[in-house]
Amino acid sequence: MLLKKLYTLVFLRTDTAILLGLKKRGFGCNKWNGFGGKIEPKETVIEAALRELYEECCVTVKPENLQSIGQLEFTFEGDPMMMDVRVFSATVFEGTPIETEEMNPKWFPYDQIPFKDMWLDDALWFPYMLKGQPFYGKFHYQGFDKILHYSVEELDSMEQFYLKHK
Ligand SMILES: COc1nc(N)nc2c1ncn2[C@H]1C[C@H](O)[C@@H](COP(=O)(O)OP(=O)(O)OP(=O)(O)O)O1
Repeated sequence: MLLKKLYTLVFLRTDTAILLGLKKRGFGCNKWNGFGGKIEPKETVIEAALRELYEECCVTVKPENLQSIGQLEFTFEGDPMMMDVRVFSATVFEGTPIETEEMNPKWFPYDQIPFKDMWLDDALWFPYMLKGQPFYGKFHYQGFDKILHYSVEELDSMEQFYLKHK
């Protein structure tokens, strides 16, 4: 039986660049990624996304400015736990990103996203996120450096997707 754990992943964007953080510890250490983490008991997904964003780079976003843009499911060969990652983007935010214990943030122009220093899956779903296309991706890894199989599907909207997948 597959167990499931919920995570958030938030990307701040401007017209010309995307904010990534270099993870300094734990899962995905030394990879560039969005900001996020586990959802605490009694927290909503949105509350968790905003909390993790603030904890990891000291930027605040109002809930109404957080756009749900994708869902990612990651499984790893031999591990019964599925990571269910809710992906968000925001273009309206307050504060200047600063380095924290967990992340070192940096703005990357869209043509300089450092895919070779990111999770392998990112190159496969970023194009959807960058064009604002809602998506649903599933990735099955062997270890952390090989994807055995995957799919990425375009969605009409995240709201409709979550109504069907409650
Ligand atoms: C496997 O592929 C992945 N790709 C991408 N782009 N992001 C991923 C992948 N797997 C997990 N993630 C994301 C999901 C979360 O945003 C983080 C992992 O969260 P973390 O384990 O750091 O959770 P925290 O609650 O912050 O953990 P601690 O405070 O206990 O360190 O990576």
